[in-house]
Amino acid sequence: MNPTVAEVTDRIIKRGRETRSTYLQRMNEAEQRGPHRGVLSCGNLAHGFAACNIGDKTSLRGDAKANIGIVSAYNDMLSAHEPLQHYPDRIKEAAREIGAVAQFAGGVPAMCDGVTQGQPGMELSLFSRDVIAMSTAVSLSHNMFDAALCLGVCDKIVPGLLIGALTFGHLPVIFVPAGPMPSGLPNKKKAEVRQLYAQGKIGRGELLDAESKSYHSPGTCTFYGTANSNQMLMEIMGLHLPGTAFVNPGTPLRDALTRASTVRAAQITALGDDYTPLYRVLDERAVVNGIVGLLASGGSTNHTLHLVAIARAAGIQVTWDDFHDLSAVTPSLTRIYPNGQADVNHFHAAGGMSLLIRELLAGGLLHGDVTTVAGHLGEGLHAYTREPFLDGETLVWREGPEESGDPEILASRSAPFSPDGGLKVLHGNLGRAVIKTSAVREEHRTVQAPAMVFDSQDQLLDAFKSGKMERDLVAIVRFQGPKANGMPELHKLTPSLGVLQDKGFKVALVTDGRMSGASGKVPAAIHITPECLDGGPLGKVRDGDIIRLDATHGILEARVDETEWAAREVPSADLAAVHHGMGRELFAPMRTMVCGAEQGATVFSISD
Ligand SMILES: O=C(O)[C@H](O)[C@@H](O)[C@H](O)[C@H](O)COP(=O)(O)O
Ligand code: SF4
Repeated sequence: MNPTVAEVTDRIIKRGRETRSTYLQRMNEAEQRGPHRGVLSCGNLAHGFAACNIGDKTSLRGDAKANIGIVSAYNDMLSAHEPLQHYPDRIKEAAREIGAVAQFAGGVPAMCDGVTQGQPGMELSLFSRDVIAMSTAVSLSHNMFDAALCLGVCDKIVPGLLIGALTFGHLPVIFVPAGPMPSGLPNKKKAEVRQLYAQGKIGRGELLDAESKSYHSPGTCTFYGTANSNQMLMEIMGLHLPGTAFVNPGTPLRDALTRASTVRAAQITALGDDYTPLYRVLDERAVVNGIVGLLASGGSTNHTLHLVAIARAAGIQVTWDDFHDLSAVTPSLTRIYPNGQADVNHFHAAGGMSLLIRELLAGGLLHGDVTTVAGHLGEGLHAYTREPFLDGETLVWREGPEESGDPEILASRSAPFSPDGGLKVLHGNLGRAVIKTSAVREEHRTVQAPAMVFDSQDQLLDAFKSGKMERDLVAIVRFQGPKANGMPELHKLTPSLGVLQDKGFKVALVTDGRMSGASGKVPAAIHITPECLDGGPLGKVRDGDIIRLDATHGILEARVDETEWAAREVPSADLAAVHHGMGRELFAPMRTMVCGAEQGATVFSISD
């Protein structure tokens, strides 16, 4: 085992010893109270199966037959979730075939960050993760279930489903995705067309044509953003069946995996002899495996929030220094857009998750001795070096490739794209921030330039359109933290800042807001904590201050005379205009309760 991975794991275990022990005690108590529908009154139970057919009713009257609760994030707004609409019927059919039952326990809301990117709706996006967690709990609180299947893929949905399911950690839980859409217009070409539009060189018609060729059918968008980082995480944390992450929707293999996930869920309930509750799968080693997988694959910066919040829900305490220290020893093994030209379909074809896990296990960078939902397919994480295929109609697993099909997309640990994972924590007199450098060219990783201060992304775009940004600059977009306006992604700024960078200007973005997992080429110091509304020093920066962002040495600072800097006040902000409209008025309690970015920007507290 790599000594740093071992040391970080130990310190996470030590840091969370008390909260983890409280969590486990609660889960053990819940486990003892099972089988769960057995504690319901006749009235409760009759309500619970009133709408079932006679076969399911008969199965549910006793407590010997497994009942699987389906929690689904289906809607037509996310191309990644559209295929899920047909899953419940297939799951119910697969359950009945093995003498079990499946019931649709509840639906959870799901926001497409692509539809809301740059729009007011994006200011609900991060909070929607915790709403999804609560909705998952509402669904499972019927307490009719011996296991759960979570159907979801995208950004805040998988983290929300997992946080919610962790409050039912005594249940076995398997995640069931729909897979990526087939490759369309290459993501890099899409980004180039956007920059032409940002410069006024093409019209909306040409832009929409390009966007529609990139995002063209059901399935997850093919860039390596937060959604596909989620799929990687569910695999490497042992919450998918092996090889589930990147099989395309509407294929026989996809359907077979959905059915096999159903069968597996029924096999690992407390009613059988292979009981595998979620709380045993999601432990400190699984969280460290998740962070290592995120770093090795150049995954989304949003997981410096979501993985922290997920860990907290399991009583585990993770800090950005854990990410930072693991990044220093985790080689970068993939180049998937925005970290390269390839997309997740190309990554999957080059060897995908089975080869990535094989390489990281062989490098002593992953804990192999973990509990997963696929214990029947192999010991611990070693089951995940296997990949599924159809032998006629039969789903089987075989060892995945030992060599990459394309070392330009998926490298071996002996010849990585970079010796480190490209995620850094930045320190200085502006607070703590994270930056992902895996998509930033070496020559752009240090920027020292005058600040241009904005209180919204639209203000920045107006300045760009009026030609006021044609110079070296550090764009400060402040009052974008969770308490201020829900910590939106500011990915809409990427094309404009990319144009300035391509013109040869030294450009960087510094904000207490977020960027998309799909953001890349422009250096961005994000998630600054404390946020401006909490008195964070980022609020003190004025136009013209010299700002230094040095991703190599982890520095982010305003080079202002110390006495002057100490004398400056953080200005107050009039945010009334962004606290109404598009439902934002309903989220005031969450803006008040939400904790800081480094604690996961969540409204839930570990000590609850
Ligand atoms: O974190 C992420 O991965 C993003 O939120 C992603 O889900 C979002 O949809 C982007 O906005 C898509 O990229 P474009 O906006 O460039 O299409
Ligand atoms: S990846 Fe992003 S844009 Fe694509 S469906 Fe998911 S949330 Fe929407």
